[in-house]
Amino acid sequence: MEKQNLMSSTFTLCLGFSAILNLLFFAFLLNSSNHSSNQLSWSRKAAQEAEGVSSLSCSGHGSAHLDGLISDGGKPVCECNACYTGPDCSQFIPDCVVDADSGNPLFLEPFWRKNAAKSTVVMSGWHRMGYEFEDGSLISKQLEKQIRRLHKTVGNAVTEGRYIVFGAGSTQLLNAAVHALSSTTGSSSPAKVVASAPYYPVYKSQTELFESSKFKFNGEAASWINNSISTTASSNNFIEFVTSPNNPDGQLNKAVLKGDNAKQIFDLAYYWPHYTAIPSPMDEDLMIFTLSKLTGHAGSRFGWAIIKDKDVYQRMVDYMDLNTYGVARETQLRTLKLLDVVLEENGRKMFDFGYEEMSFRWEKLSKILSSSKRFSLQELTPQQCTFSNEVRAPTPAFAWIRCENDEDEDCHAVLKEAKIIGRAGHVFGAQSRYVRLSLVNSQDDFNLLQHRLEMLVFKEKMANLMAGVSLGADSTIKKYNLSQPLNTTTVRDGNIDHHSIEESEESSAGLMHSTLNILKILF
Ligand SMILES: Cc1ncc(COP(=O)(O)O)c(C=O)c1O
Repeated sequence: MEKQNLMSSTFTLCLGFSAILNLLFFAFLLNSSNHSSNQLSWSRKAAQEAEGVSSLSCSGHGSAHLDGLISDGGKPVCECNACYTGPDCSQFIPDCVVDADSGNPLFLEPFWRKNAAKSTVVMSGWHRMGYEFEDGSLISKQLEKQIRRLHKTVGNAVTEGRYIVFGAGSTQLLNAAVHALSSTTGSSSPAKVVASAPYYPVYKSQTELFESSKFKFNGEAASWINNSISTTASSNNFIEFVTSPNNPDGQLNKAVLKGDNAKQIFDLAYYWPHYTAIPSPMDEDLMIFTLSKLTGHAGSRFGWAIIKDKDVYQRMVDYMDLNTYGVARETQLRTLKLLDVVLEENGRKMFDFGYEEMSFRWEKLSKILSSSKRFSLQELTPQQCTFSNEVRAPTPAFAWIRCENDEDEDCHAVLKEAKIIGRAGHVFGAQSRYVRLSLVNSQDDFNLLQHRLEMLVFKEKMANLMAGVSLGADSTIKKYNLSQPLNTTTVRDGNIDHHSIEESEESSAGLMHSTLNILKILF
């Protein structure tokens, strides 16, 4: 009995002891978790401030920013997307003009909002205050490594054994490259800087701004073909800008000028899987990329050049040293953080998101314009993409529209009349019959562009039908004066559905038919 009592009291003692141990253990856990959240001392206020501003409701048509305007009451103010207004951006401005001019790649903003936690950067007040990194350089070695990894993952450029220079956006690198290549010619006359129309207008305007005894903008590349082949004409040295895919028409351009006295700057701003199939890695002497079009962070001003030749690399580094002394360390840190996210799941997450969105936009636009005879779109062909391992349909960043009617010589003005602002063809060294419409802007911009284009094509159909009706009503005219089958447009469930009808004769049946079609459109 005594033995039994002893056993039971030992058991109770053990139980009590274990309960106390457990309690102590939980108290320790609780304390240590409190302690770790307490460790967020100086960053906590900043995080609260950032989340406070971003939680402000701007009705999905705008956003507030830490460095944006503050109301009289000390509250941040919503910055509304184009065509929206009001304190919370909820009011649509019905007659507003849609901006399809700017190449702001805001189509990627929803991706970054979805990946807010991973892409946010916390920066202390003392983050890299000095001019140089600890190794004396101006570039983050970690970021350089990440850029090489990115190209290997995407398979769009060879970086092994190449040098890399950072720039304040690719804009700064374009002229750094012209400077570096023109210094190597050893010629007494300035190198001729050329491009193939339609070309990105900054090549011309920037080269003209910085023109020197070493280089000068000389227009169209094709007009110099015969001179570039001859290696004896040492006064003819060429620097050709090659843009692939091209801004504005999305073509995968190749160099036009060949020969020892022709050097190329490959601007590969759009050579990423959301804008084009990637047929193979580019392996050119000088290639330029930009964060602006890769992740959409145009405001961060970050670009990089990949260079084969050490002397050319050194001259670009010298240019950067004397021009800005490198790229802001804040920008380099942000880029590093963004690329960490881009590289997740072997790049599939961001590039798939971007591709889906661009592909949707291109399909929509193509469908709207396919029934128009007045406007045509550039032709792009599907290609095998080594990144996605499939044949991919085109997904260009811009629509390059041609006004087909003789009287529509100024295509920009035609679209402006329809409340669409594009970029005129002559800005790209092309005819004014062309206009560029941006497809990379915000969802709001694209929705409105789509709507305005639908209305424009709808009016075209109406005008065609009216012409058909009035011609049919005229008994002196034997046939409809239209050589093509007449296209008609009907509106179903808010979507425009296009189909074509066979041409009818000038009979009353034909007249009835056309009138019925107009009525169908109207009601
Ligand atoms: C072909 C091309 N190159 C370069 C740039 C300049 O980009 P960044 O923002 O890097 O200066 C642009 C911008 O639109 C572009 O379209």
